Amino acid sequence: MAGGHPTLTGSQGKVPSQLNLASPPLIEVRNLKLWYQLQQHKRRSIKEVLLSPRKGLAQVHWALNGVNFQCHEGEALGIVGHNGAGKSTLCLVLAGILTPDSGTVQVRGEVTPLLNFGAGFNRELSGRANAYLYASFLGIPHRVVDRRLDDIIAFSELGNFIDQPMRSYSAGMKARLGFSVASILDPKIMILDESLAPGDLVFKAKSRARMMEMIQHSQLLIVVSHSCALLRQICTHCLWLDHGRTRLFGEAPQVLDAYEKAMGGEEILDLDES
Ligand SMILES: Nc1ncnc2c1ncn2[C@@H]1O[C@H](COP(=O)(O)OP(=O)(O)OP(=O)(O)O)[C@@H](O)[C@H]1O
Repeated sequence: MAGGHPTLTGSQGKVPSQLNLASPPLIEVRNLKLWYQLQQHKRRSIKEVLLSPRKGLAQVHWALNGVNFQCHEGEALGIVGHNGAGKSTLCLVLAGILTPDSGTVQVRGEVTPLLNFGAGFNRELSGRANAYLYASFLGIPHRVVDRRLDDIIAFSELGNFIDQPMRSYSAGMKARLGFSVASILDPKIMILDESLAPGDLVFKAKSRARMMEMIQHSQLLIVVSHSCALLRQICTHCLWLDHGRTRLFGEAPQVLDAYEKAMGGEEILDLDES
């Protein structure tokens, strides 16, 4: 994995100015903003509506409110931030699932988001049939699944359960099958939520190892994790989100040092590694 570009910037969402790289960035995000409409729980009386007609009409929450960064081929970007900082929302924007309300997002290349292993499983179908279903959801052709099905089943450790209807699966079993299907991908730009490495500790270790292999083969990795230790291991750069804004973006060690310091010097929660 290449990397080591001198991109440390100050906070408040400034895009690095000293980048001098030959190829254009694979991802370029400038002043990205996105809001969610909040549910109006309380019914307003006619009097309240007449007194302040606009109040409550546009109850919005700015999940992203000024995000700036860029990534080049060969880099691995870690995204950190408190719960609700906007990490998942940013990944959904990069994957093209959500559209920004303002700012620009340029992505040069196909993005494979591994954010929810097993989304779209059908409870009544067998694990085997669901493997095909989920593969098509990820854009993996039928013939590739035909070729790799034995590997998928072996990796998932589901044994004879593979022909049972999915309603008989535990959440862990579903996640294992989902990850096993996704693991045959060879993505160029990969976005993954590391906390989704599924299963018990042994399977988690195995799926993390597989993720590492996929990272080696991808052109660009974007990973959301609460484990600074893991991010130090695999990332060249990090983006620290704070209430929807870029708090700091730059080389991984500097950003993670600053993030951990701000969090009181604690290793950010990673129960799996304790
Ligand atoms: N569908 C939604 N409708 C309304 N608000 C939402 C929705 N999804 C997320 N939010 C809000 O947007 C903000 C950003 O959420 P997001 O899930 O992106 O944060 P996160 O950094 O991924 O959090 P976590 O670390 O807890 O997973 C949060 O305040 C969250 O409550």
